[in-house]
Amino acid sequence: MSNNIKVVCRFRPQNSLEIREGGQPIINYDDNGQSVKVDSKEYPGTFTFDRVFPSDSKQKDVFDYSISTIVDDVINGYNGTVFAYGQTGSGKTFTMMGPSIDDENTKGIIPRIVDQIFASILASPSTMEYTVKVSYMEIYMEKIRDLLNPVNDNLPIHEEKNRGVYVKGLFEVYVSSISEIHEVMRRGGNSRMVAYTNMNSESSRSHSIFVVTISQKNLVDGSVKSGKLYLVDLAGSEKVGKTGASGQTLEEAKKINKSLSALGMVINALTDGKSTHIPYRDSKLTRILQESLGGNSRTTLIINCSPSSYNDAETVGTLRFGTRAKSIKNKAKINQELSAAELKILLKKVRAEGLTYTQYIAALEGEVGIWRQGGTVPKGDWASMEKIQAGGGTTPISSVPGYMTQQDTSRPSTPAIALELDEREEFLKRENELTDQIAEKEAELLAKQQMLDSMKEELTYLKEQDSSSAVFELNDLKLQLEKVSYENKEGAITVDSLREVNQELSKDLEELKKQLMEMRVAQKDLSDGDKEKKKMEKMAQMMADLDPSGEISAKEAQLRETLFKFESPSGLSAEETIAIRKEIAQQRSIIEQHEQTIADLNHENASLTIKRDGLEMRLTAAELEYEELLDKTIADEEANSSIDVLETISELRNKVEAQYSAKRDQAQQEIEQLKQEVARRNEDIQKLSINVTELKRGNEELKEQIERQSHHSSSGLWEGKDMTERERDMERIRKTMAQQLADFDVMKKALMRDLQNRCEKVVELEISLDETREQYNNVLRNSNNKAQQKKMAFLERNLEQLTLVQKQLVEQNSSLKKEVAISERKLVARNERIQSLESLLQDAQEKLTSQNHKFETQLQAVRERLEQARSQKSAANAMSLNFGRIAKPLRGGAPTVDNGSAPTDENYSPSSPTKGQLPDRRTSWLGGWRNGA
Ligand SMILES: Nc1ncnc2c1ncn2[C@@H]1O[C@H](COP(=O)(O)OP(=O)(O)OP(=O)(O)O)[C@@H](O)[C@H]1O
Repeated sequence: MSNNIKVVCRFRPQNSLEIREGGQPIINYDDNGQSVKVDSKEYPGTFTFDRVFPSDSKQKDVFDYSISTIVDDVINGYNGTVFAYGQTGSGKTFTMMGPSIDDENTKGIIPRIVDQIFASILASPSTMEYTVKVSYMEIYMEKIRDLLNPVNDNLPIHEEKNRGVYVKGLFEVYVSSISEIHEVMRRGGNSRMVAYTNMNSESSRSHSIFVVTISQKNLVDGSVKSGKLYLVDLAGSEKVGKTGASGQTLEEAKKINKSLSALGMVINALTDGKSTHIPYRDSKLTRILQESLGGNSRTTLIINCSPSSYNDAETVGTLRFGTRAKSIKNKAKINQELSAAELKILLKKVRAEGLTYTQYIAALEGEVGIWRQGGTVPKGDWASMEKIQAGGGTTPISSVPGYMTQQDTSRPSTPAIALELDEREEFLKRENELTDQIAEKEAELLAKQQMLDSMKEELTYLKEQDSSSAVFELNDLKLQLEKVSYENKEGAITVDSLREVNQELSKDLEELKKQLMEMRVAQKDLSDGDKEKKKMEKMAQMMADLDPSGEISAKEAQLRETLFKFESPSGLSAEETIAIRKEIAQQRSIIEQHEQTIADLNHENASLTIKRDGLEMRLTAAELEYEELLDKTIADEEANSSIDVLETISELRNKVEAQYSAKRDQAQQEIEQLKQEVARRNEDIQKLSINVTELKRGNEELKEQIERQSHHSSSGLWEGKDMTERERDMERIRKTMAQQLADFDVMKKALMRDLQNRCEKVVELEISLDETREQYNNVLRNSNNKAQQKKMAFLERNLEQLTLVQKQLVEQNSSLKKEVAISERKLVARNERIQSLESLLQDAQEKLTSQNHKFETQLQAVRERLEQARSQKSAANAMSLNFGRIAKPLRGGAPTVDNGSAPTDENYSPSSPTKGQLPDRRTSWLGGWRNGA
């Protein structure tokens, strides 16, 4: 029997948001209670349903009209479905479950259904035995989650030939009382996914499905029926802009809208009359509701709407959905297993039917035989089923009430694919296997996702740590910046000091150049003439030293006078002559001594000359050595210019000065030796002068004697001697004397020449010594100058480089200064930012620490509770098994009814036994409270 889906429409009152947004009621209810007119400018329309419930409708009214019959159907073995559809916040949960399941007025459809189920069982005959089991699930983010065992959050959907579509592994609880079923509802309801949205403070983010399976056994004939009731509270369709969904809520909204649109597609396919394929498998929702839509189910759809103009588009959309769904046709059948008597009748009928078919086949074969033999059979004689049946055949077995063929017993499948039975079984088996695999893979995926999430968290944590390490780095950078600016300042100071040193050195260089120029000028002034003049002066001085008072010359004059006297006619006396002779002998010996002295002097002079030559050679060697040393040192210095220049220069200067001082000391010693030699020579000259003085004195004495002799001769010497002899003697003496005088003269001249030569040599030696000294000093100065010049050249090069570097540094410094100024400003800003961030961080860390602490304590508490729960779970499981796992048959409490049909609402009195409890029923099952009473 096909039956349409019952669609009722319920409007809730305008909510505060709609009023706040200026929404106006736009629904006009028809008096017949079935039509509504939407007074919307954009979406006007009139819609008709099985029933329309205005905003002020009571929960009881909705239940009584739309649901109570379904409960009876389920108890009678039909499948039933009630589902609420509508925009988010339109009152689906309010309608299905109600604000409180314990409140008699506000409790929703599901608690009322439960009440009615138990009331019906209570009212049924005692020959009927019932088991009631419930399960509660939600489809969240396109995954089936067991609300009674939320650990199972991705259960697969299976389909089997006899069971139809079912959720594999879903926890099913046997209940024997209303309180037990309420407990199950509460437990499941607490596990539901809800969230705050702009449209609803407790918006369901999942489709919830509460399933009640009622099995009944007729204890008289053994027949068994089972009905399954699906109570579905769909998640609300929503416009994310209105609900303000974001993040997880947005993701949920997307999934919700997707599965609702799949539901819409299924309804479209079922109602357009053209579709050969119904896309049940497009979503978990439509797959589970497969039997409720176009299948074996008595289905009621409650569409929940807002009456406000604020939601007119959504309301009209919902109303259109309801209108379409209204034309869906289901084929609800009783899920029944036949009793033995029924099966016997059925067998009898099957046999009769078999006979009929055999007769029909025989008639057909006879007719075919005639046709094959070329004969003809008139149309009126053609074999037909009707004729056979009219001739006493049985009616077809399919017409037996309650019988379902194998094909019929199977749940609605996708009609487009016509499969052989075996193929279909194979297909379903394979599909189930694949569904299991998908579920496993999804579980794996979820585990991976969780791992990914934890890794992401770790990454975020590490990033946060990185940001804190960035603060450290920033501090490091600040320190480095300070260090760089400090080094920069130091560099600038070094450059300034180098510049000062450079200026000083430049001044020194200028002075040295000046001195050099002066020296060169002075050297030029010391011309040959000056040198000669000096020599002459020295010679004159020396000669004056040798004959300071002109004694030798005087002596010479005296001698000449004496000789003149000899030559004169008066002549000299014999005594005078003897005395003169003696004197002359003495003078000769003195002259010999002088000659000896002069020879000694010559000898010394020669040794002095040799020494001077040696000194000059050593000086030259020293100069060469010095220059080599200097060149080498400067080359080394240039090579090691990276070393601190000033330090190296000062070291070099010290080294060179040390070498020079050693050389100077050596030269000084040699000069001292030379001076000593000169002193010795002066002493000799002094001695010579003394000798000359003695000679002078002797000459004086000789002169006196000659005078005395001349005086004696004038007083009468002539009387005692022979004049001729005397004349001869005198002549001889005169000649001798003349000869001696000539000899003396020659000797004197030679002596004087020799002396002069020697003096010249001495003077030359002295001058040479002076020159040497001067040269030495010059060399020293020049050496110093050269070294200094080289040093200066080196320093100048360094200075140039340094100046260049300094320029670059200055440029860099100025650009750095600019950058530093900018950076400083930025730094100040950043510092402020950092400070504020640090304080924020500090606060956040403190908060985090306290939260962490709280969280840890909470976690600890949760762990403890979890442990407790786990330990209790086994007990609880055992307990829930007590009322959930083990089937508790409930026997009907009403008088036995022959036809076994369910009691009507009229003969049910909910007040008869304790409401919602069936303790007595179990008693009746054990022995029957009615019978026992
Ligand atoms: N008929 C009604 N009378 C009074 N209040 C109602 C009615 N229907 C709904 N409400 C109120 O409107 C709000 C939203 O209702 P409900 O949660 O049932 O909406 P919903 O359709 O289930 O929303 P969602 O799809 O977001 O879960 C609730 O506060 C509920 O109490």
